[in-house]
Amino acid sequence: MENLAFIALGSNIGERFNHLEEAVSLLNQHHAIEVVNVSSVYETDPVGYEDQAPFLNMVAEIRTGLDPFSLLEVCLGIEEQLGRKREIRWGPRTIDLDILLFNQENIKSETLIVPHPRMWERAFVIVPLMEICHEACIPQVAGPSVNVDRMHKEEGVRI
Ligand SMILES: Nc1nc2nc(S)n(CCO)c2c(=O)[nH]1
Repeated sequence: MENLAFIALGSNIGERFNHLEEAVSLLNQHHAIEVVNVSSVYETDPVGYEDQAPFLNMVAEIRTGLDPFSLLEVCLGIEEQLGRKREIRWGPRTIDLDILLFNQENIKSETLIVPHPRMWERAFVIVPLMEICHEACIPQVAGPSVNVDRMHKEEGVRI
């Protein structure tokens, strides 16, 4: 499968670790996706909309034969399958899958922007990404300084 992509996963409702594990397993079960590596799981304070429970966050590295938009469809399908309800835009969610990088491509469309536009200012994305992708290109200086002090690292999910 000729494409390399990185996906950020997060959950702050219910059995958070199980939701992450299930989402990674569903990605890996897809005929055109192979999960080749996963970061540790980090417990992180919510950013943006702060009046919600802490998240568990991680990043998965995948190889895929899908194009970016088909991969987005798979991610949205997994969110729906794991019961994601979109009540409050930045609010709590059982599972969230965001495409961070897709090869070295720059994609700007109504439904998909890659590299993910907010990834560079999110420690809950950059720290797990750098754990598994030391050479990830950072096309711009990282955003406002991010507070990594309160990130708690746990064991990664099983692939
Ligand atoms: N720590 C943390 N804060 C967040 N705020 C939003 S919105 N989200 C959802 C990601 O788009 C998160 C998250 O995954 N982790």
